[in-house]
Amino acid sequence: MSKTYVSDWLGLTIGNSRLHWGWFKGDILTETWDSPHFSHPVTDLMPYLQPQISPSLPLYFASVVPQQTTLLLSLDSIELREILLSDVSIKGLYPTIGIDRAIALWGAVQTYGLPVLVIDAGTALTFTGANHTQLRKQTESKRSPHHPKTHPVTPAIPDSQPSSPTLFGGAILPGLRLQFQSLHQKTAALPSVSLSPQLPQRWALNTPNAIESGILYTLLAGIQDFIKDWLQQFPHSKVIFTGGDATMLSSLLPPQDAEMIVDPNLIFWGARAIVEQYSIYR
Ligand SMILES: Nc1ncnc2c1ncn2[C@@H]1O[C@H](COP(=O)(O)OP(=O)(O)O)[C@@H](O)[C@H]1O
Ligand SMILES: CC(C)(COP(=O)(O)O)[C@@H](O)C(=O)NCCC(=O)O
Ligand SMILES: [K+]
Repeated sequence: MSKTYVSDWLGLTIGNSRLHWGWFKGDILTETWDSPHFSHPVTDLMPYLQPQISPSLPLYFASVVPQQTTLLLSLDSIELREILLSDVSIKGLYPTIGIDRAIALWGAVQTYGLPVLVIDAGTALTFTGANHTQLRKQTESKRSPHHPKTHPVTPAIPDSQPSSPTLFGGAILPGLRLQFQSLHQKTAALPSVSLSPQLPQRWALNTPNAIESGILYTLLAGIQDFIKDWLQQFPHSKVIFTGGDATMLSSLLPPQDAEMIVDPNLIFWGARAIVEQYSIYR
């Protein structure tokens, strides 16, 4: 396949809360911003772009919100390329895994190596871990000692390079804001609570604090339990937080036995590595 040259381009991932944009000059990410979901067929990208950015740049996008994809595809005046699961070179991705999880994991593998655990604190909070692909053991077919082999056995071709990544697995739960919203929306008496940046008192004596305490302490305990389990299997793994609540949640965790990194741009590192498969940056 021949590669095309690419200079300026836009990366876009569509999450369940909002759109995440990145402006690249070749392989350099120069600017990122978020915008609300498209609300009607998109005829003009300008309202979603920073003033200095031209809507004529090629737009590489990935979406976990099919209605938003449909609205975006109504825009026929620009060069749109959808990033698909098949573009992500990680083994074992199951067909319904979110493309945002796959791209973020690919970005983490590119940037931080293997094994790696990504904690994406977005609308949903997801854990997604990758490890080195285990080489398949070269199993020789069983032969009876009475039938010695008569020709050399061709060694099986390993199905991957030792350093290639495989999805180990993950988990999905409601994200921070969604937990607050669901309590408010599905109960008669619980108010809408806005998050405070510090840990609340665990044993609360009023309703808003009780909600905050319940959600935050159980969420943090759950995150720690997943990290602990991951590190038992992969003691030298890095743990990368991304998504809208990454900074806040990671700052509230006590120190862990691993290098913990907050990187809001994992999806863009993943997108860049994918675009690079088809292009030469200049
Ligand atoms: N303007 C905002 N809109 C939505 N969520 C926000 C906003 N600012 C901060 N957040 C936080 O970010 C989280 C959503 O993360 P984000 O990565 O933007 O979601 P997604 O990728 O699913 O669209 C919410 O739980 C919320 O607490
Ligand atoms: C889990 C998600 C809802 C997370 O979406 P987000 O919070 O980033 O908007 C999304 O990755 C998705 O729709 N996943 C499909 C199911 C799966 O990953 O197994
Ligand atoms: K996300």
